[in-house]
Amino acid sequence: MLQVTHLNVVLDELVLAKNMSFTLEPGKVNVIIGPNGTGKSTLLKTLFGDIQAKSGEISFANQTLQRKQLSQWRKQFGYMPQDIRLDVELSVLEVVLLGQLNTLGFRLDDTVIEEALTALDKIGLLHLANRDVNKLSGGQCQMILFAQALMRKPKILMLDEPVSALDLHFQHVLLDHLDTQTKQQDWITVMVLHDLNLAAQYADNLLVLKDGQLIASGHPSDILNPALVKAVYNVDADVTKDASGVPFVRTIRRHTTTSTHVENTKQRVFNPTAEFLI
Ligand SMILES: Nc1ncnc2c1ncn2[C@@H]1O[C@H](COP(=O)(O)OP(=O)(O)OP(=O)(O)O)[C@@H](O)[C@H]1O
Repeated sequence: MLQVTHLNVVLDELVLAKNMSFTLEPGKVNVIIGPNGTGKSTLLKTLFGDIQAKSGEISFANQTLQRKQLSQWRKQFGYMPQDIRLDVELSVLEVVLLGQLNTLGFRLDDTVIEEALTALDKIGLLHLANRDVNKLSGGQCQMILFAQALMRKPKILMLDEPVSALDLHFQHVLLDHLDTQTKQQDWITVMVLHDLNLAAQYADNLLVLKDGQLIASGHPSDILNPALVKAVYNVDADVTKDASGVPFVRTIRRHTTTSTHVENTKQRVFNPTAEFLI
């Protein structure tokens, strides 16, 4: 289990995690949702050790995240960040192989190459293996980075908006593959998604962030409802369930706009004389 306890993150006086506690279990797909700028990427970077928390504890398998053992900590992670630009002169196969950088030697083992080719085949991109990555489309880059993250064989796999550049077909290819691998390999998978209906279909556990706070968590069918959508996004929505109980969110167009998001951001400024302003 990955355990987060009383996590507080403050960057440039902005409160990005406020007394956050949660547990992520192996074999489960955890999906983080929430408005722009609410701290979703910051939370992933904090779990990875890229951003230092103000206070709180992050632990996994009897190990607690500590600055002095960062490289050891990170070996357990596969991390696919939000930025999908690949401005390097490498082939697709080479980029996928970089997922195994920790174990690669001077001579490449045939089985490692075979594994990388199989990873590409499974996501339908074997035909790109010899292409230059810097000549790929944004969506193709995103899929290649996904294959690279899988090659790491992580215990904890983190993906930041992994389907943001993908068409409908590849959204489901990536998410189906992710779901299958998570369950087969007993990974802890945690990803950020903006599409509530994809989140509803693929999450075993939904973490709902707003203004740096975890305001709800649980199975989508238990927590996704019109009141939550309104509270988080200030958008009206109908939420129905299909035959298997998966929620479907239909948003309702509104004809006026409000500045609620801007107001919320103002309230999050950290005051060093008080614990938190909110
Ligand atoms: N290193 C940093 N120093 C200062 N502020 C930061 C830093 N990283 C992020 N921020 C700020 O923290 C806020 C939250 O950023 P973050 O990327 O975590 O949001 P997010 O929820 O992932 O947003 P989005 O959905 O738009 O990707 C933003 O206002 C951002 O500018």
